[in-house]
Amino acid sequence: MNNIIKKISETIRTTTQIDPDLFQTYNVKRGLRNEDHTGVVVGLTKVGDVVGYERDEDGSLKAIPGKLIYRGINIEDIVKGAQEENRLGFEETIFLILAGYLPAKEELKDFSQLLSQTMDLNPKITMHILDLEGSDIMNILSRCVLELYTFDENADDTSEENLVRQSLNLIATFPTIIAYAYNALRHNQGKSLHIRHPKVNLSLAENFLYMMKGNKYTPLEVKILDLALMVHADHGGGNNSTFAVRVTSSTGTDTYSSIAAGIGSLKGPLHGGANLRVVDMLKHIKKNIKDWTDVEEVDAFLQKILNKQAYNKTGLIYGIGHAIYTISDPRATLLKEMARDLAIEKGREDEFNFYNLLEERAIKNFMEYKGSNVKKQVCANVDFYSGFVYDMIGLPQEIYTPLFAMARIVGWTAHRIEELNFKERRIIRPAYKNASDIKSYIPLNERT
Ligand SMILES: CC(=O)SCCNC(=O)CCNC(=O)[C@H](O)C(C)(C)COP(=O)(O)OP(=O)(O)OC[C@H]1O[C@@H](n2cnc3c(N)ncnc32)[C@H](O)[C@@H]1OP(=O)(O)O
Ligand SMILES: O=C([O-])CC(=O)C(=O)O
Repeated sequence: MNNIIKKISETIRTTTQIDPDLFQTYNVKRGLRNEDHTGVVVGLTKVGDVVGYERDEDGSLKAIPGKLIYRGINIEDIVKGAQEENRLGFEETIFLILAGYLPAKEELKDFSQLLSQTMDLNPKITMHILDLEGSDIMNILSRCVLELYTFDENADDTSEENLVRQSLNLIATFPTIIAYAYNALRHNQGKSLHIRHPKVNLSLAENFLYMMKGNKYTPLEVKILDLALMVHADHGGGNNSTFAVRVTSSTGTDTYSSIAAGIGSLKGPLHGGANLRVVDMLKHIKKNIKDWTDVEEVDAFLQKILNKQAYNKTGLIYGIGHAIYTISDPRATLLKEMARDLAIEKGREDEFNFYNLLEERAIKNFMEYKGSNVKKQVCANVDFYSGFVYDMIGLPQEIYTPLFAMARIVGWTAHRIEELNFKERRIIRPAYKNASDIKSYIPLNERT
């Protein structure tokens, strides 16, 4: 390694350390979190709500089953509404989150048509995707979004109408960009290249499967993907990627720059990137234990992970834990039901049972490991079962996190519009307390 890099890296090991007691001394909320793990309130939103606990009269927290609300309506009711009428629900969810109300029949029809008509890409963008090097589709997505800036004649205009136009364009083109990027990746690995134009009048979910796999997809796969997109579409203003979009939007920057910030955040393994880690971690556990059904063996391995002795040695069990949810994440519950039904249909019950066992044992082992040191109740989060569901409908790992982005672009754009249109808005600019000593400047020839 280059000597300068080595030396600076060694210095960083000490210069980045800050006495943890100082956080208490100066009442600094580490990770914008209060002592009881709840988030510091930094804004107000009408887009979505995430509920994982209630406060008792004495101010203490009471864990409750998780609730996710889009524009005042519970996600479980939105999902049930679409299922009972035997129709897809992602387009309706997009309309609800962006517009703030449920669309009437004709309105939904026109809106769905507008989206499917907007899915096709400018051929220059398609060529650009084919030309991009790299194998990480989140990275490619981000680069494409920044490239779209140059194709937008009105890129910097933050008027309501322009923001809505840009938002719908991004929501409609994300599936196309992701499917083309994946097909280009396969081509680079020696497979045939298929670039299919999206079809007008197909839903986003159906068009995505069509662009990924041609006509080799089933109505059940469409239904499942549609549902997965619905439950990933928004998660309030405080999740890391939406907050990144809100922070950057508050400077008045363009839509493409702020959405690129959201993509960068979502890619991280503690956020949307966890869906990929879960699958990888499960493979690792399966490979390293003899019997998938042996509770003692599973427990022993989970303890090794928590002790930073196994898997990627971070001490984290991916897909477990959440900043807000305590007893349950309603999206994980919905995805788990789906995973169970699909596993039965596909003859993969053994794998489902392994996921189920790991979920149960991970929660138990986490509680035992942390003991009374942490007043935190954990549950499986949305990322725990999503990869398994995607795998069962024939979708490849490379697009697990991009699929999250394909849904969350809805929440990002709705929050950006809210951030920019709030009349009393201010640039988001919190404070950092200085924790370094004051030193004198030393002239160059006097330094050792
Ligand atoms: C779509 C989404 O973003 S959902 C989340 C996806 N991410 C994951 O699944 C990654 C694994 N989970 C985690 O890392 C965390 O649970 C997060 C990032 C989701 C939430 O983190 P936080 O709210 O900051 O957790 P919090 O600080 O309250 O946790 C308390 C302690 O439990 C630990 N902890 C939390 N989750 C886990 C876990 N899955 N495995 C091991 N330890 C954990 C924390 O490291 C922390 O330990 P410390 O006190 O020694 O520092
Ligand atoms: O809310 C969070 O912190 C993370 C999350 O589950 C999401 O963004 O979907």
